[in-house]
Amino acid sequence: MSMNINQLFAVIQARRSAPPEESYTARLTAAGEDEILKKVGEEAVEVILAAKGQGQTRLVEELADLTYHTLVLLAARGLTPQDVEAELARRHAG
Ligand SMILES: N=c1c2ncn([C@@H]3O[C@H](COP(=O)(O)OP(=O)(O)OP(=O)(O)O)[C@@H](O)[C@H]3O)c2ncn1[C@@H]1O[C@H](COP(=O)(O)O)[C@@H](O)[C@H]1O
Repeated sequence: MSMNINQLFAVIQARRSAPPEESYTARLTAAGEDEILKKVGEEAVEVILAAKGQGQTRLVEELADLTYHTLVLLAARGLTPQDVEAELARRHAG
């Protein structure tokens, strides 16, 4: 089964309003933006720790955690992955 960033973002959007006991995304969204930011910070630190000696598999796992939490933050702010893509395109053109 494949899952790219846009597909995951669509699932996150759909799960934001699900019952919190059934969905981590709904639980984190209900906890508020500060909790989301806390998770982004924790996962960023875990990426660094993984890169500094825990191996490629662990690094990929932690990057996936960070990616997921970054997408939850985008959704909470009313943004989308396309907003980030547009900024990357602007830089590339510039
Ligand atoms: N990709 C992810 C994903 N990555 C990480 N996580 C969750 O992020 C949390 C990571 O935090 P920790 O490692 O600190 O573990 P924790 O102690 O359980 O976390 P906290 O209670 O402290 O927040 C774990 O609970 C993971 O399950 C994710 N939760 C959901 N998804 C995907 O999001 C979609 C919607 O999922 P639900 O919202 O659960 O339906 C599905 O496609 C899921 O596969």
